[in-house]
Amino acid sequence: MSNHFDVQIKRLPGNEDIPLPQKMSELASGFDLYAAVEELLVLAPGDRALVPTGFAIAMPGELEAQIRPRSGLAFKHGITSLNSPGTIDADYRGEVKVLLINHGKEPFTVNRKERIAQMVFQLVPDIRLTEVKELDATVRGAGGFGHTGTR
Ligand SMILES: O=c1ccn([C@H]2C[C@H](O)[C@@H](COP(=O)(O)OP(=O)(O)OP(=O)(O)O)O2)c(=O)[nH]1
Ligand SMILES: [Mg+2]
Repeated sequence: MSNHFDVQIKRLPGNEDIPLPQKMSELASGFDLYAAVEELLVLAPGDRALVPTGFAIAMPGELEAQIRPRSGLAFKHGITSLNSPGTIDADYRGEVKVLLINHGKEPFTVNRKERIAQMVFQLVPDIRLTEVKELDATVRGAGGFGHTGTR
């Protein structure tokens, strides 16, 4: 690939055994993230937890990283990321964490080194907001929230 970005990643102390985020196939868009829980964490139905990943990153200013659920965990166990997609700001230097929630009917055990979510990098355009008194007119206007149909 011609265009690439260098992103620095730092393992946090005590996480030498945790694999770094990994693409599981050549063209995967996400890097899978591994749980850096002490040993295991049990999520009862309806419970949520901030799951550590054991690393921090520094990316170029034109990027952000999104934390997205793994569809397999969502489909098989009802496990997803509550704030999906989670936002990792380019200037964030703390540990990347995954806010998991159990929407399933059974308790779910997160084991150390288990893949719990994925991290997708995105370009963030440099947007400058300009305040105006009037916006330009469009056919849609203020219609929304299903106004084009009955559902
Ligand atoms: O799933 C997530 C979401 C956020 N963060 C970290 C990185 C991000 O840069 C920071 C702030 O996230 P966000 O802006 O979503 O949270 P906030 O509630 O607005 O907090 P803040 O006031 O710190 O921005 O928290 C994570 O590690 N995982
Ligand atoms: Mg914020």
